[in-house]
Amino acid sequence: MAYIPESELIINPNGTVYHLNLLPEHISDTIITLGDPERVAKVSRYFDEIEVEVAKREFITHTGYYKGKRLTVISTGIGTDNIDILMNELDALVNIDFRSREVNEEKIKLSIVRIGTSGSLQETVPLGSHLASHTSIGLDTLMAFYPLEQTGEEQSITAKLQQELALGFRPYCVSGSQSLIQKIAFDMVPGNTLTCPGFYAPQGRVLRGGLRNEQLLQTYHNFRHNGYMLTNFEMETAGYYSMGRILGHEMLSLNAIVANRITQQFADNAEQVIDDLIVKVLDRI
Ligand SMILES: O=P(O)(O)O[C@H]1O[C@H](CO)[C@@H](O)[C@H]1O
Ligand SMILES: O=c1cc[nH]c(=O)[nH]1
Repeated sequence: MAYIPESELIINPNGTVYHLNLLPEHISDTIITLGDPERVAKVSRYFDEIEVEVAKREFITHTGYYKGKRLTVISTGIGTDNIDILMNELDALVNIDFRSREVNEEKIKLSIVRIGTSGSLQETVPLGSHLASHTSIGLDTLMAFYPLEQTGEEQSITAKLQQELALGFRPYCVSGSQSLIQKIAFDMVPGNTLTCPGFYAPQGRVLRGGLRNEQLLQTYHNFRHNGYMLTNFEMETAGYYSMGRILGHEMLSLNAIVANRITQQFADNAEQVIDDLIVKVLDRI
């Protein structure tokens, strides 16, 4: 097995991994992730016992027990660049030996469930819905740097979207874990989630900065390919699904729909919609 040098896998003087500040024994193989660092305590307040509390930058981690099951909850901050860090470091914690700096022969498969907020792209996905991302399309460039394998159908969807948006790069499309969908999201709205590299112009929002493509939101809304349509957008899911495929982990992204961009509404009970999703996930995970 190849030795991974000190500059590639950075281990802090106390033995923790560089950004997450965690030791291998700090995490469960079942993980809930959240964008908002303040949302971590909103999950762990339901735990019977909290065993680990670690904080560094936007990565806040609590590990504890919910009804006897050991769970880790961790925040990521916003964007797929953070998902690159999170997924590589979580994978290193379970699949790389920190002493020998070699990849373990036997791999551990993590189950990772994102609980996030999201904006709807269709009238038929109303405010307050809980939507499970069956697939996700990334409009960010993270996958320009990894050897992601995609099916022919995934490639034809993104080729069409690239053409309709007149983008100078090819988006990427990946699916979530069927087993996690069946276990946790069986009664949620099934969706195809667009992961954007920004909250404003990439999601068609205009304050003072303007938009290069004034039809952007309508193009997302109207996009169709062999029955495939986009249902919602946010800023991490495609990063999770692609890194999960590359590293061999089970991934599911769940979305509390707090905005509807077509009807131009924002939920006045957003916190309740998120809390209901948290409780649902804790009871099913
Ligand atoms: O609620 P979270 O998980 O942060 O998710 C969504 O909310 C943030 C933008 O407000 C982005 O991170 C987007 O993906
Ligand atoms: O509209 C929205 C709402 C939440 N998160 C997003 O990224 N977009």
